[in-house]
Amino acid sequence: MAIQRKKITVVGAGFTGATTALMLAQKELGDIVLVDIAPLENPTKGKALDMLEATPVIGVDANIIGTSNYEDTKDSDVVIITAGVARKPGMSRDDLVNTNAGIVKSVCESVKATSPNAYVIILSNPVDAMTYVAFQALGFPKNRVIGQSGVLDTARYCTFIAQELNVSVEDVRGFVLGGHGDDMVPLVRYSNVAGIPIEKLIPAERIDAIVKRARVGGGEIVNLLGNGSAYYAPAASLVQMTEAVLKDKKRIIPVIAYLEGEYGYDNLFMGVPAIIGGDGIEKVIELELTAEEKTALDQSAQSVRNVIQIVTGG
Ligand SMILES: NC(=O)c1ccc[n+]([C@@H]2O[C@H](COP(=O)([O-])OP(=O)(O)OC[C@H]3O[C@@H](n4cnc5c(N)ncnc54)[C@H](O)[C@@H]3O)[C@@H](O)[C@H]2O)c1
Ligand SMILES: O=C(O)C[C@H](O)C(=O)O
Repeated sequence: MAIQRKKITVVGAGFTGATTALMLAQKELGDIVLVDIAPLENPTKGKALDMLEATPVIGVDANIIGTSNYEDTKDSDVVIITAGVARKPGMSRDDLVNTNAGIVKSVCESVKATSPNAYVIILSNPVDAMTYVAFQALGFPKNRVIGQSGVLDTARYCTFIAQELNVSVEDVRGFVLGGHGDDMVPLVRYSNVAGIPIEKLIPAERIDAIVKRARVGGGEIVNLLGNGSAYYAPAASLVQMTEAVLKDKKRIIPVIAYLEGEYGYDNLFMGVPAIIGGDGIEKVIELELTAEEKTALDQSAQSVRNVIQIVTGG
């Protein structure tokens, strides 16, 4: 009998896409189809074959192929979109909007035709607006269109808290809400280490410094790399979201979700905590916010709206 594994397509075989494919295989989450544009078909096949040849060493069973043909992606359970250009030092994510909107739209048209039942996770930047573009192009229900920002932003924030206290990252919990820009909103009040509020452990001025560093965490890596943006932590974030869907984990994680009244926003994709399980975004969780937190979130929402307006012409 043929083995029935889950099928995961990763569109864009660059830094984030290839790293994601390898991490998916390492966790044995399913068979993987890595897709890039036709002129890059051979390198894409080469990356996939190289990863496949690592599987006996790692000790996992997963088929991995590279292609530029969406027929090979047919009936994927999850599609991850990393296609597009990355920023360089001196650029903001929003500078990528016009180029990446065209790429994400055309990718989504192919995904819609070949994997109409897939859960789609978007990474391409500016990711809140690109998730909106994907939602429109796919025409899928809102629970099946999920953007990645909050897992990564929260991971950076938690890394810095763990470093500050010299404790295990495993014990640090936090949330970052809002758009994936420099005005994202790390929620200090809801952050703790082994249940102890961070405000009891870290002086206020050090918490401020951690929040500021988390907000510009993507730029910090861009400046260090010099020619591209982060990919290890983004790939790990995509894998966590994919695992939550494929294993119906019902994890509470921050994702970019379509908001219809939640937090007072309508017709907007933005980062909020949600239950992620076998049916994608199963529920957006609404936290009670202070006036100061809500003002910060409003500012972030307005930044996202400004970028969405560029792509919708609205
Ligand atoms: N949301 C986040 O947290 C987050 C994190 C990291 C990167 N990103 C974004 O993800 C995107 C990819 O980053 P990267 O570092 O992998 O870039 P990269 O340049 O290494 O890879 C992008 C790949 O997309 C491919 N591509 C372009 N058009 C395509 C199309 N129509 N179909 C299929 N593939 C296509 C390119 O050929 C390239 O291989 C960027 O927009 C980056 O800003 C977002
Ligand atoms: O910063 C970027 O441009 C890439 C990504 O959004 C990140 O936060 O690492």
